[in-house]
Amino acid sequence: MIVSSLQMDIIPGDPAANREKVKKLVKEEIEKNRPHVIVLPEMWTTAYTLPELPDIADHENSETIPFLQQLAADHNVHLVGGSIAYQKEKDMFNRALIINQKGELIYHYDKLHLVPMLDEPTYLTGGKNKAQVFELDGLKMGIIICYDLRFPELLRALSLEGAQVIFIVAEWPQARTDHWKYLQLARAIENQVYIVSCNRVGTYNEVEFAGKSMTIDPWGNVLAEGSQNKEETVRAEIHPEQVEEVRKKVPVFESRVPQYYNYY
Ligand SMILES: O=C(O)CCC(=O)C(=O)O
Repeated sequence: MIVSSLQMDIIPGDPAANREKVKKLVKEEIEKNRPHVIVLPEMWTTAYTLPELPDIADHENSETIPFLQQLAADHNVHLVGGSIAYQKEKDMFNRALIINQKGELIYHYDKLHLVPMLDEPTYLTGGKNKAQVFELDGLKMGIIICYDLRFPELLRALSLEGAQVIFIVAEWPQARTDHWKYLQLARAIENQVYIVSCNRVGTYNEVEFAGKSMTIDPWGNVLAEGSQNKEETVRAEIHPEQVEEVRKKVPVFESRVPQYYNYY
């Protein structure tokens, strides 16, 4: 399975312009490399224009979800559609979208951990549902959003549910690039899963973003890594049987003694 992360800059507060940009980038990537899965970054329609979100966020009758469904079906590609600001009644969620190659929205996930450093709790509502595992082409997968990476319990829970691949969509700042990189490596190694991340580049509100989207295999090898400042596609091939091979070599899941842990 070839997976391509579109490490892109985001036009602040302009969903229509960002949709046009994504349409073009997806078409180019399909024509050049024919991946099976394309991944977009966090909040890619709006960026972190939090005070403006009530005017520009998606909702039940808005355009972004049908746009992604059409795009996936037109190109016969699975879309890990990053996340978007999504208004449901009084709640504004940071919502990740998974759309299969037939154009079906098969799963959505609302960011569970809101970021105090970005004032997210003032503007957004944290997810109200447990994170679930979904399937694409028979592979079990999970998705988390940016700050969620700091919560190993969440990725462990997805791995215990059977996830072989965990996607991370992000707007991770450059000031904490080392955390971004080493936490991803740790999560891949400790859970013996593939990690596929898509982080934005560019600057908004004087925050520069880290790029460095990564694909890491279950042994902790970095298969692909984006550069820091450049829009580019970060692409790698995933071999699901590697998850089992690594888990046989180092049987972490068999060695667990959850009855002696204070939680789970
Ligand atoms: O945890 C961090 O350092 C960055 C988190 C973040 O920027 C986000 O969740 O959007």
